[in-house]
Amino acid sequence: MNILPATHPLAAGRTASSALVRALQGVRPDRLPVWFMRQAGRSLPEYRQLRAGTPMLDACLDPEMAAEITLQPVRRHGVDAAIFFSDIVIPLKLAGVEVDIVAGRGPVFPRPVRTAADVERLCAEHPAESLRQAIAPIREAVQRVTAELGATPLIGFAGAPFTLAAYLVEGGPSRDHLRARALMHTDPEAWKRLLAWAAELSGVFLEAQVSAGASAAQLFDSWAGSLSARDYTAHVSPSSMHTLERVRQLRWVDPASADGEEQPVPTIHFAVGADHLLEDFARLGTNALGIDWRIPLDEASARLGGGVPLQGNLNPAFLSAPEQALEAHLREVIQAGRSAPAHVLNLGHGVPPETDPEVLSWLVQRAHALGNI
Ligand SMILES: O=C(O)CCc1c2[nH]c(c1CC(=O)O)Cc1[nH]c(c(CC(=O)O)c1CCC(=O)O)Cc1[nH]c(c(CC(=O)O)c1CCC(=O)O)Cc1[nH]c(c(CCC(=O)O)c1CC(=O)O)C2
Repeated sequence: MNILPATHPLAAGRTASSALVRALQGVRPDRLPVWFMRQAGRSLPEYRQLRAGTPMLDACLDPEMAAEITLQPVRRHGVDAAIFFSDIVIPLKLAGVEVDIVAGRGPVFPRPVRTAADVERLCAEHPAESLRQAIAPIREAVQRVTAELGATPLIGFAGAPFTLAAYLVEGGPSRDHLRARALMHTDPEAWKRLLAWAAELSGVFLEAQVSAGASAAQLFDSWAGSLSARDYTAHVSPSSMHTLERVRQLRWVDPASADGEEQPVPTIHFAVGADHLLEDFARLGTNALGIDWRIPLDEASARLGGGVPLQGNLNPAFLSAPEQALEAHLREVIQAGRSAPAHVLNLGHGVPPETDPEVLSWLVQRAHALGNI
């Protein structure tokens, strides 16, 4: 059990945990917490200006720039949480894996991992220890952010092992991840070793963000939707569990708590197009589940027995709709979120790059105004 350092914002003198943390712990706060996946980034002119000429991965590894980019949407929109500006491939990059992010395409791996020998080489050449040795810029960036955030919590994040492994096997973005899903069955031992490697790297990456000051942690399994429930439970969820365990072992003591009880840092799991895996995600034991836009929150909550805090799930397609339509959708989502023990308002997926930032600022204000309907 690792007790977070006294310098951790949640422990260092902040007596009341934030609306976000309370909601993730299943206590409905008096203010509806709202933040947006991908709130930092291309939708903001100040991001495009600051990042001009700096490659994406360099920006993520420059503590001053990563911290400033993380803070931009918090200043502009007044969201109730920051999410660390990084990417799911950063732990792999820091461990020395050859990867780049191609604008308009996404992460690209020049040396895809296709065979047992490729997996062995990857694990031998890029052990988690290599990541631990190179993690300093991430810790420094998180410390810079939390020093400026004050009472607003920072959410750390990592990619889930399956999504990372799928990128590595496919070599880049893919629609159905067929090569990755094939390796799972043609060489289960190689697949298991690859997932264990990815799980450890994501675990180290998440743990570093949390121990440096992040108040919550989100695991993104963006591509899990391509898996059958059988394959997910047999070949994937144990590795996601391993990643999450690295964070769950961290504890903090809220100075306001009468009994000085150690508390775990709250965790969130998010996947896209994976409604059929909802109950399996709940078995991961995260505090909350992020739901994409395809399933109403009240339906998700009913399937989960009404006991799981939910995050989401505005449909990004409404961000370019007339204000009246967007408000009606916002009201629907807030109302549906009342079926869960607590609700964190978010989009059902990341902010589309072409989004008008004024719309996001307006959403935050309306959500705070309507939050108790
Ligand atoms: O070109 C740029 O300026 C950087 C684009 C950018 C990347 N990561 C980024 C940003 C900031 C932003 O979204 O504007 C920065 C980024 N990537 C991510 C996050 C966490 C979050 O979504 O809030 C964040 C930080 C968001 C924040 O701090 O607000 C996580 C991420 N990267 C990625 C994935 C997996 C996936 O989406 O397939 C995921 C999981 C979340 C998701 O499903 O959206 C991989 C990735 N990284 C990246 C891309 C975009 C490539 C492109 O279309 O140009 C892509 C693929 C994609 O988004 O389709 C690069």
